[in-house]
This record gives sequence, C-alpha cells and structure tokens, in this order.
Amino acid sequence: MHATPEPALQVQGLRKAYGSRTAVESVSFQVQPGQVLGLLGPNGAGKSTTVGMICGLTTPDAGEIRLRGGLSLASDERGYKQRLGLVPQDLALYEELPARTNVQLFGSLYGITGAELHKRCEQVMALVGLSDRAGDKPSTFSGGMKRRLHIACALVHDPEVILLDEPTAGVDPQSRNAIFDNLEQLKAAGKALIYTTHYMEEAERLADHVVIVDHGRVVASGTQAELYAAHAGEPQLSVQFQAAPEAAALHGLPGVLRHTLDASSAEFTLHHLDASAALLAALAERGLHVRSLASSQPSLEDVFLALTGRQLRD
Ligand SMILES: Nc1ncnc2c1ncn2[C@@H]1O[C@H](COP(=O)(O)OP(=O)(O)OP(=O)(O)O)[C@@H](O)[C@H]1O
Repeated sequence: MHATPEPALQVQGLRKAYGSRTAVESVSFQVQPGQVLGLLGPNGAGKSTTVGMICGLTTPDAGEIRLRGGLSLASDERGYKQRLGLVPQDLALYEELPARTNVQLFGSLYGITGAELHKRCEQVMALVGLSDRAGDKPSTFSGGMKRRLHIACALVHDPEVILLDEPTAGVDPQSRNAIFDNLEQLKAAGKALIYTTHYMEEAERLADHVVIVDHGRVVASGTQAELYAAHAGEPQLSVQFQAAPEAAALHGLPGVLRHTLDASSAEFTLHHLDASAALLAALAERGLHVRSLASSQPSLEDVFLALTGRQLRD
C-alpha cells in the first residue's frame, strides 16, 4: 500500500470578513504535488480573497495555512514565499520593458542573479512559448501573450505551489489552450496548482479535485466523479429505434439503472457512461436497430445548480 504523500499546501478553517461582510468562512482544502485543485465559484464567492490569504497579501481573521513540512508565513516568511508562485487576476507587467526583463525583475525579487537568472528566464519563456518574443515589449503583445508572460514571471523562482487567479480572463481560445498545455506540463513536473475560475468548463478540463465555493463557503469538494455521483445524477443515453420495440424487449439490459419508452424513443439512465457500448451491443443482439442516439453527462454546472439552486453564471 502506498502512503498518501504529504500535501504541498493545506488550508484549514480560513476566515476573512470585511466589516460586516464575510468574504470567506471555514474554507479548508489540501493540494498534493502534481495535482490541480480547481477553486470554482461565481463572482464574489471568495476565491481571490482565499488566494490572497494563501499568498500573504491578505491577513486571515482565522485559520491555518501550511506548506510541505509545516512551513507557514509566521514560521518563515521568506522560505514560505519562495515556495509559492502567484499569477494574480490583474496584470502587473512593465509594458515598456522587454518581456525578458519583466521576468528577470521577478527573479531578482527572489534573490536569483547572474547565470542562474538567465537560465531560469530562458526556461520559463520557453515553457510559455514566448522565447521568440523575449526581446519585445508587452505593449506589443496580445492579451493571451501577456497572460502567458505573467505566468512566466510567477514561475521564474521555481515554486512548488502555483496559484492562478482566473488566468484566462480576456484570453482568446488559442492562447487559452496554450495556457492549459503549460499547466499540464507544470502538473507533470510535480507542481501543485490552485486554479480559480468561474468557468466550469475550465475546472472540468483541468482539475483533479474541485472545491466549489459560494458566498465564501465550501459547498462541495471532491473529484469530479465524486461530485457528479453525489450531486448531479447519472448519465443518460437517449436512443431512437428504427421501429418501436416491445416493452419487454428492454428489460434486463446491462448497465441500465432504469429506462422509459415512448413509441420508438427510449431514455436509458446508466450507472456510468462507459456502460453505453455494452448496452448498444445488447440491443443489437435483441434485434433492435438503432436509428440515432445522444448521450448526456452531468457537468459541474449541474452540481452547482443542485447545491445552490442557481446557475454558476447568473
Ligand atoms: N478589499 C475588500 N474590501 C471589502 N470587500 C471586499 C474586499 N475584497 C473582497 N471583498 C468582498 O468579498 C467578497 C469576495 O470577493 P472575492 O474577490 O474574493 O471573490 P471572487 O470569488 O474572487 O470573485 P471574482 O471571480 O469576481 O474575482 C465579495 O463580496 C467582495 O465584494
């Protein structure tokens, strides 16, 4: 049996209020090395406040934040910040300095100098696909390129834990895909990523573990499969037959939890969408010819709706 690795980041009972408004309440989660944690919630849910507290930009009213080895801001502020990389929501670049100089400035803030700084800069510029534009000014970049440069700046000191606060805001689809590829590479390199977004498709694509926040509280947390199973119901397969089957012909089919039949249209509720192939084979065996079919999988939007009664994006 493998022992569970020590988390790269643990957050316990985090709380922050601004006057009478509670922005974050009882937020707890942990992230393992090589894992992407998606912090998903609508605007104003408390995602940025949570990220700000982890980075030491905002002081929590209560709670604990620890990195691997129990490192905290209080025990060793410099060591703690060395291990964290932040890609904030708002762009913070020197528009009239070359892209490479922007990255070097961030590196020197962390005490990296000389040949090491040069090497790290080249590595992160290559990672985000900007090597050939390293000498150009960000003022000449597209929104997506600026975001990628931003990520490079956050990575130059080789942090273990990377916080990305809505890093695709204002980014075209191509750059968004490039950013996702970069994040996959970081994950494969064993980094722990916390990714805040109000785009459920992004959380669905990237996140190993999803923490859904609403009004400052965690309303659900788990792998996507766990969240779907607990809150979003089972996948459906709709089948249109060439001819209306006998009702009895649809009994005892494999992988089916229940079904309805209306003339030549049947709706099958499955244990798992992977059961579709066995179901279709069994229908063929029974001589039932399929004209068309459509499947629907639950989404994180369904989970959010089930938990809050609202859409993620109102
Ligand atoms: N400095 C501040 N002063 C007062 N209220 C604040 C401050 N920062 C955040 N808030 C409030 O705290 C709540 C959570 O805000 P936060 O920015 O953390 O949400 P979010 O989930 O990151 O939203 P978004 O996706 O819009 O960035 C909101 O009600 C917000 O108005």
